[in-house]
Amino acid sequence: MEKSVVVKNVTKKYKLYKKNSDKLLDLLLPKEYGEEYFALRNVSFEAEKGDVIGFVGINGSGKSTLSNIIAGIVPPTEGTVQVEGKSALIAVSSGLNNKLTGRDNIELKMLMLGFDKKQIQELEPEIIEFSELGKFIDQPVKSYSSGMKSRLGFSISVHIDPDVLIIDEALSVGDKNFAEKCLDKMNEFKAKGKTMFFISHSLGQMKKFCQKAVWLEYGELKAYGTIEEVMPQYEQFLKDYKAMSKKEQKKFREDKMKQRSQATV
Ligand SMILES: Nc1ncnc2c1ncn2[C@@H]1O[C@H](COP(=O)(O)OP(=O)(O)OP(=O)(O)O)[C@@H](O)[C@H]1O
Repeated sequence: MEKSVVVKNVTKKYKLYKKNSDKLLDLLLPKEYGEEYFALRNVSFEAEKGDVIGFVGINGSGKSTLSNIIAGIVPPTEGTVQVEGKSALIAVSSGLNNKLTGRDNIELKMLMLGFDKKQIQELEPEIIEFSELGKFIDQPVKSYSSGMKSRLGFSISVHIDPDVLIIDEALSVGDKNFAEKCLDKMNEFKAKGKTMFFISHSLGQMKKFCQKAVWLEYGELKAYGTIEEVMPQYEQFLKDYKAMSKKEQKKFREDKMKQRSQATV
């Protein structure tokens, strides 16, 4: 099988500060201020061309950070990501410029991806139609609802025909009809043998759509395998977690937080 995405020893660290002033002091004395926090730690896996992979994990486990790194929006602190071809991310806040109109955003994004004027002119009407934004397309994006932003982001991303498509919770906003239209588009991509990463809080959607799953737990790769292998383990974890008392859950989260952060001093 042909490799499509290779994620190798990817770590993403952020710095957390106790006070705002520490942020400034950190610029002068980086070793002494701020606490390092691992959004992702040493994550490695490979996706083959045509894989549809779900990212699962409870809130804050690093799913969006990993999506942004694969899409090339956020650089990893350590490690590498190799992507064969073009990647596109669809997320609720997917890099649209709020000050520009919807139409300008389409043009800007396409120019940045190397499309020429003629190709943009050809594709633009289709993108606008799919987005169902009507006359709002000439209004600034800051006046859009989250559903409208998501529709525009989704429409641009699927029409630029990426080799790797990453869908981060984009189906959870907006109405049911649009979500169904998006699922149809995603199935078209699937049929074309494109690689897709999918994040959804709906485990049902995940099981229906994905063949493989990456389970992230507090920034670390807990499991990677077929959906049949990983989902039962993840669901068991959720069950055990829910069965804990509030106090036990708190302790579990605190212990994981401790493992995840390390003071620089
Ligand atoms: N820019 C940032 N600065 C500091 N910490 C960040 C930043 N972005 C993400 N994090 C932290 O990294 C961790 C992973 O966040 P991420 O959004 O990737 O998780 P997630 O699994 O997508 O969560 P959710 O399911 O809630 O969307 C979180 O603890 C988050 O607070």
